[in-house]
Amino acid sequence: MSTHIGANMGDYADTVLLPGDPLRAKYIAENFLTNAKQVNSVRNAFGYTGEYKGHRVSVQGSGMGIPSMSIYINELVKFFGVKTIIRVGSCGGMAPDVHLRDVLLASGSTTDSAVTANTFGPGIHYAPLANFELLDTAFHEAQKMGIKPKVGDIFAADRFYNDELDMKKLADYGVIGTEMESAGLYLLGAKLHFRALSVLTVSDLIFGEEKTTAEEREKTFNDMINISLATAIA
Ligand SMILES: Nc1nc(Cl)c2ncn([C@@H]3O[C@H](CO)[C@@H](O)[C@H]3O)c2n1
Repeated sequence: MSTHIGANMGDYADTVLLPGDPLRAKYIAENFLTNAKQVNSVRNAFGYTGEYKGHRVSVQGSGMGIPSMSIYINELVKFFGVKTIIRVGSCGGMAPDVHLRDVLLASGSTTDSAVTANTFGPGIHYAPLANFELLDTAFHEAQKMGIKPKVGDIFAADRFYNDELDMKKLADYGVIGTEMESAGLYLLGAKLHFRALSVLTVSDLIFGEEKTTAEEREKTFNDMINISLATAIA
């Protein structure tokens, strides 16, 4: 076991779906995997391993924000040998053609996170990018399902409540959505040499009033889950 994950070597599959919400991890395990076994419950950061269409897949809750997620990613990769991590999460839509429940694929992730700034020091503004093979696969698996994901830059914010930020300017420069993890996932993918991708569902609209309920955010994002699982086993 590692510091924050009470599992044994071999308990996690090479590929892990990583929702922020541990209850979404439970939902995925119970509704999409067969022979699913809980492999972690430390701090209620539920983790499960099961099968999807004959392939071994795990799902692990990461918590909200890059600091929490980074703990789980470091341990999944360094202690449990995970090779591919697909974040399945919610985000706020920021582009005119992005609507509630749309699926977004983060090709890159602009951020205000201290984690990326502290990695390179002043003057370097690193570009966290998705693994292209996963991105390409997810896009085409989605199309096979009749879903056309929007692909673009996702702003990973250190804070959920950040009204000091000029989100309109970010949108004007092409940012299509905001959440709190993708930049850290991609930075760590590059550092620790695992494949990384964020597959997101729009749960809120930054410049609009519409929102999905907490229940919807937990249960109705099946398109994102189906795309991520198809990508995981491709
Ligand atoms: N900043 C931010 N803003 C909006 Cl509009 C969000 N919609 C969903 N999330 C995600 O959901 C959690 C916050 O509710 C975080 O894990 C974050 O990744 C959002 N995070």
